[in-house]
Amino acid sequence: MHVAPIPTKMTPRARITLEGVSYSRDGREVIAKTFLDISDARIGLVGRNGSGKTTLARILAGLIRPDSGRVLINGVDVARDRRAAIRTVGILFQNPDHQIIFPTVEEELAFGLRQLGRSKDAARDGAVAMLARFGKTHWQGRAVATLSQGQRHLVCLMAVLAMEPALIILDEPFTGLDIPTTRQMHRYLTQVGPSVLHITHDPAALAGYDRVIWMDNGAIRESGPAVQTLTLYEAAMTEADDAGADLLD
Ligand SMILES: Nc1ncnc2c1ncn2[C@@H]1O[C@H](COP(=O)(O)OP(=O)(O)OP(=O)(O)O)[C@@H](O)[C@H]1O
Repeated sequence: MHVAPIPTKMTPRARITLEGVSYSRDGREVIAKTFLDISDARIGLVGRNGSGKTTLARILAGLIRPDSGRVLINGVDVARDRRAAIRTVGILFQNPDHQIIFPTVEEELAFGLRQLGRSKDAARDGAVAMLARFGKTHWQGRAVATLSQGQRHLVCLMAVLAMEPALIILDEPFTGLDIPTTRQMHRYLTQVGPSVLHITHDPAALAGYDRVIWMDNGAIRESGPAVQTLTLYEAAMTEADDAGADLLD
């Protein structure tokens, strides 16, 4: 797959501020009271199954309202100001079928741009331009249902990128993608203007990132330079024996 190079935009790094954010469900503290104030271009988020990564991602995107505190992305209170939030934060879900709502690829890509107030023609042009970047213009009129899981994942990523938010949150963005597509996507993500927050179980995917955050049991255990956090995280994962596996939760 050929991905056209993107001119690097001098977009300021998104500022992510968590002011005492907490979230509980069914009597369980999913996110403990959390404070954070960071501005990095490439941020990784790691942690064991059930540690709260996806929940934190949805709170950061304003899709879940925390029980206490607030999230500001570039000063936008994402839970309360939804209009501003969709311009500011984009999120790519783990499962593309939870994201796609339109029957054709073009409609799916154009929808977000329409939400930003673009005219029908401008939204279509934006959709076609994004397809061209990924060498997928032939997908324009394609029924989403006829695409593979990995291809649908790519459609979701293109839809999020087309909206050019200040921050893109990616929850396991390479799920279901083959090796060359993953490589291209990785390359693409190192070039995009917006800040990226990337949730993954694969530390190797975060090589060269500015910061990695390690979530443990609903709390931030570590937030620092990628090498530092990943060294601590991988050592802890090596130590964790089978009895500590969180498969029953
Ligand atoms: N709406 C909810 N109701 C009850 N429990 C919830 C809810 N949302 C999340 N949880 C629980 O909170 C914990 C954190 O879930 P979350 O999906 O955020 O973890 P994760 O770190 O993304 O895990 P994984 O790596 O497996 O995707 C889990 O134990 C989950 O069952």
